[in-house]
Amino acid sequence: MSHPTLAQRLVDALLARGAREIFGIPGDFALPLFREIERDGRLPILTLAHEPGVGFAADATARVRGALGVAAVTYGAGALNLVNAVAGAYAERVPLVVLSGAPAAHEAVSGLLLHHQVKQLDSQWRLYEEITADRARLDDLERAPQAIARVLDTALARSRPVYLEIPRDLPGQPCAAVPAPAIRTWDAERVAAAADELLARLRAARDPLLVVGVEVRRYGLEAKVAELARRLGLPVITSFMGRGLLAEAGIPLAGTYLGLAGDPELSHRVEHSDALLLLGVIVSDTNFAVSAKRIDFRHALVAYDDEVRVGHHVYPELPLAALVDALLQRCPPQARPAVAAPPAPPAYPQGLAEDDEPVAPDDIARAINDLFARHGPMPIASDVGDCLFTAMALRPSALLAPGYYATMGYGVPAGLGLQQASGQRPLILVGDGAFQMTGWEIGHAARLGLDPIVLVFNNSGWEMLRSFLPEGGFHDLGRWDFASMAGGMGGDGHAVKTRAELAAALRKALATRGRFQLIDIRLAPGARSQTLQRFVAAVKRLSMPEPA
Ligand SMILES: Cc1ncc(Cc2c([C@H](C)O)sc(CCOP(=O)(O)OP(=O)(O)O)c2C)c(N)n1
Ligand SMILES: [Mg+2]
Repeated sequence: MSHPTLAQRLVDALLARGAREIFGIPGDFALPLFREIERDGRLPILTLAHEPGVGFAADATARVRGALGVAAVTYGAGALNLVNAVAGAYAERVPLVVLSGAPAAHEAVSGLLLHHQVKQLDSQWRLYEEITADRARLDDLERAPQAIARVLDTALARSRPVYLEIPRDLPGQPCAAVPAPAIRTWDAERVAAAADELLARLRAARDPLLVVGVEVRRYGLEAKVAELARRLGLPVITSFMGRGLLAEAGIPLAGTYLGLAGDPELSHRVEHSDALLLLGVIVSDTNFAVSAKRIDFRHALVAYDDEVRVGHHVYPELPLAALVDALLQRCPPQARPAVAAPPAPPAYPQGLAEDDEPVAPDDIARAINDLFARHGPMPIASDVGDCLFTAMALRPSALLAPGYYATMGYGVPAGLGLQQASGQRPLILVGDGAFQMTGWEIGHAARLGLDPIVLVFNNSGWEMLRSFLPEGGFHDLGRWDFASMAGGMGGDGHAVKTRAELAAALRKALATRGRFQLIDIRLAPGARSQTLQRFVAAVKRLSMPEPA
């Protein structure tokens, strides 16, 4: 029996921390790693066309499972192509593991400049420091097991990307076992003090509200947070980025906070609450910039990134999971504190008129809500653009989207990762501009056994930007015929202009399995969702100085 190799030990450690596949593109510096992982056979390698797609797909698997997602690339051109997706994972708290091939030790001292090398041989190593929570170069087989364990445990504890660099002469070398996943510890007394102070504030409040954000999903806390909301009788609101959270938790969601771009009554309540509990919410401009009344976070109750702030009190090194458990322990199921009735759940647009009127973005929301009402919700991967604003009008369902880092190109690859990780057929919402970036990854769906339904918001341009700067002459992209291209990539294309055609195409797409479906929605240039229009109006209003 041969001794387990570095690659096998790495696979052991990734499996033990929830990884179930690797998305990747090899290169000569990574071929030995790919070969050893393929020989091992426990983590399938799913290849795509371009490293941004590899990163977005792996990111999506991590978001779906609340575990490690893995992207494997070659040194230089591959790993640097991946940077934007890793940066997005860092910003949005995703435990993405980057495995990069690298030159062998003897090559590094050859005195030659190596292909794929940038400035120095360790330029890539230094670049990745800025977009990861930890990293290790596995160039010493004695220290590799501890390094792998430390880096992968950091990815899970901090819910951030990490980086492992593997010289190409080592994947097949014998290596000792990697320690099991570390069990997180924390100061129980500190957790108790934070929980007591939070509850005292909530119970004394006139209108306590709970806003949930991405960390609730990343740390697998949706069911517990839903139970906590139930026991505390707290209305649950999602942040813009947290849209889709608790969708399957069986509690009435009061809606998504969008400030001036959202439901006025809900926004007013959030902005005037005297005990706003933010659990796992990124306090960012996309979540809170368009507030009519600036929320004073000094008086909010904020639990984010291993810290709890209650007014000016700060409790450091306090994992969200520990806080939620402590709060649940203090709120037995029978407690039913009386709080103001939750705001009525928002009315979701539905009942699409199947007529010959041209499709507008809000018609797409109606058509999807009708579909969800008939067949139940489907998970959604959305790109950036008006498709994401349109998604705010959809009935609750699991939603993956780069709502804070806001990179385009996420939607289609993330939809592939979403279906790979969940086994559920997803809807993918993507604009024509974003599809031109990474939409072509859909051509791999058939080979990977995936069949998403892609809705392309084809408005012939960068409409979201045009809404910010109408006079720009650089927003036009021309009208691409995506429907015609679908067949050549192993799917079915449906070109639709009218609302009746949209409804028919959705029904046909839903009924067709085993081939991706691409619904190419020909929107009139300038057509925008209500939410985007309100968002732009709010940004303009807030950026204009109040008249003296
Ligand atoms: C990788 C990348 N490049 C550029 C941008 C800037 C940008 C937007 C954000 C503001 O940064 S929204 C947008 C236009 C999107 O066009 P499309 O996909 O067709 O969607 P729609 O027409 O619905 O807007 C761009 C170019 C971005 N977010 N991500
Ligand atoms: Mg567009």
